[in-house]
Amino acid sequence: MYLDRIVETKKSEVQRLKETLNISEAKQRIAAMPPTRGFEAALRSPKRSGMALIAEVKKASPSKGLIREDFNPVELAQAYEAAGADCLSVLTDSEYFQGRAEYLTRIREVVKLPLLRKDFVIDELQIYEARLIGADAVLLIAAILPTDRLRQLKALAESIGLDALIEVHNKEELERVLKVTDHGLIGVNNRNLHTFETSLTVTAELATYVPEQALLISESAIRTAEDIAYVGSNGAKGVLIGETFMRRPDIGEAVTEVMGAVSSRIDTEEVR
Ligand SMILES: O=C(O)c1ccccc1NCC(=O)[C@H](O)[C@H](O)COP(=O)(O)O
Repeated sequence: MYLDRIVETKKSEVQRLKETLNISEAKQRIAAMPPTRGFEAALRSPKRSGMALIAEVKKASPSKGLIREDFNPVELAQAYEAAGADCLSVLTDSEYFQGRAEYLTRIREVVKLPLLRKDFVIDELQIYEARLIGADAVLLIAAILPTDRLRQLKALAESIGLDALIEVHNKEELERVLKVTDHGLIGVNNRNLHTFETSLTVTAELATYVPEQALLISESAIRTAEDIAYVGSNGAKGVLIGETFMRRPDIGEAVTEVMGAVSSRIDTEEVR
């Protein structure tokens, strides 16, 4: 499957990274860095009551190809911040998403929001690298990590101040994740990584198994205020949205359209 290809690419990238970064040097540099910005904390106190927003800086994807031609990551991040996003997700994978680690670093310099490094983490060194380039959180994808590895990488991330968003696509992955943690950030990705098909019912189906103390983030294929109301009424406390915003010339207008009306609707309906 496509994910296997991505993992093979990541193995080569990790080998190359090992030539330029060693763990003891990384630890020394991290010790001298300012603290991270509290990614999970920002999502637990969202600007729009009822639904937190992680807005994604995403140029391209395996399923859609090029999404946004006119792509200035810093300007996009500033537009998201001005529009009231709680956190940002920045794709740093270059091969499949046309992202770059330096995009995250440049965004960090001008935007105050906590940043997720969105990549395919398989090795400790990528977690150290995430902290060094300015991330506040990393994505850990259950589909590519055995349970023990997930546990180790999550512990490492937390030990250097990073929050972990742990992503699942199905019940089997969620059950493994719940052996590692019953709290923190659990992302349910609505995209089937075998077929790339998307359905928001994935969030609804898995939400019933996510413990109340965990923060459920619904990821992928969220396009409208109605979609947010749907995942919100099914237990999502946050959403991660990329393509919907990236396809719109005016990011601020798009965020207001998708999130603005919804938060008041969710407030009115008193969804938990
Ligand atoms: O987006 C893809 O095509 C994709 C393919 C294979 C693995 C991961 C993929 N996407 C990563 C993501 O999780 C999304 O970028 C994120 O959830 C935002 O999704 P969307 O709002 O649909 O852009």
